[in-house]
Amino acid sequence: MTTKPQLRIINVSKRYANGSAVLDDFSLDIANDDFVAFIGPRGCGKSTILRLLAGLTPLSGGNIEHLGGEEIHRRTSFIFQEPTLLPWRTVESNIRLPLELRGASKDEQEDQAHEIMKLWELSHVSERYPLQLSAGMKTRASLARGLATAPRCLLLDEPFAALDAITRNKLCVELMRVREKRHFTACLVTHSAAEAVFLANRVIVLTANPGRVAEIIEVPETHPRKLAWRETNAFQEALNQVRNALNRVQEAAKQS
Ligand SMILES: Nc1ncnc2c1ncn2[C@@H]1O[C@H](COP(=O)(O)OP(=O)(O)OP(=O)(O)O)[C@@H](O)[C@H]1O
Repeated sequence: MTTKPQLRIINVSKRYANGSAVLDDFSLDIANDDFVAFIGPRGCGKSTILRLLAGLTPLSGGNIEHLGGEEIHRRTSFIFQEPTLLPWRTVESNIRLPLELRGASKDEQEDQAHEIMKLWELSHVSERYPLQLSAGMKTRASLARGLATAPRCLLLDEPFAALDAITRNKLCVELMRVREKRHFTACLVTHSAAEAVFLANRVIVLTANPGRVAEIIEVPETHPRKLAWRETNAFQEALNQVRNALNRVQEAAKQS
């Protein structure tokens, strides 16, 4: 990573009402060209980090600085595990929605929607409704909608978790292909160490109770990566590092 951080998470803590601290003293710099993956024990606060970055829930302490000067959540898109497409709107109309909400002109909506549908190979299903789509297509449409407003940062909360392995791998490759064209920072939450290593240039392993950065594993392979890379020793080595870090975190949690 050579670029200066786009996002600086500084000593952040998060406590929900009536609960103990989910995150405490959580600090991390995220660069413009970063693809970071958050992984850790169940309930350690991975999704909470994304919600804080998106401004969907308030900080209890600390600060999140966006060094570009603008508030991060204004240029951020959130992709959830369940594609939250509106069932009464077609694919194109769903993708136009965030542009509509921003007050974009009809021409701009159409241009952007068509461009992004082409990028995600959705043009042939533009007039279909979500119920008429396969799970993979729904996820594609959800990712396309998330990118319609050209966000600088894409927050991905287990977007592929409900998909079969083949579709999941395909969409990982597609996501990297699209990112080469759209150049956004990506923050992924996943339970899959293999998915984290395949997609991210840094895998952030979290502790539980409270969630903090335990270890950061660098994955130096350049983007976009091909599926065949998963068969290499370099991939296996990075995967072992992540799995070992996860084991250490689990062991430490048992002893505390
Ligand atoms: N809105 C909320 N109100 C109260 N508690 C919450 C809320 N959202 C999350 N929590 C609690 O905060 C903790 C962290 O939740 P979060 O979803 O961030 O963890 P996670 O690491 O993403 O979980 P998982 O691995 O299960 O996906 C959990 O104990 C959860 O029950």
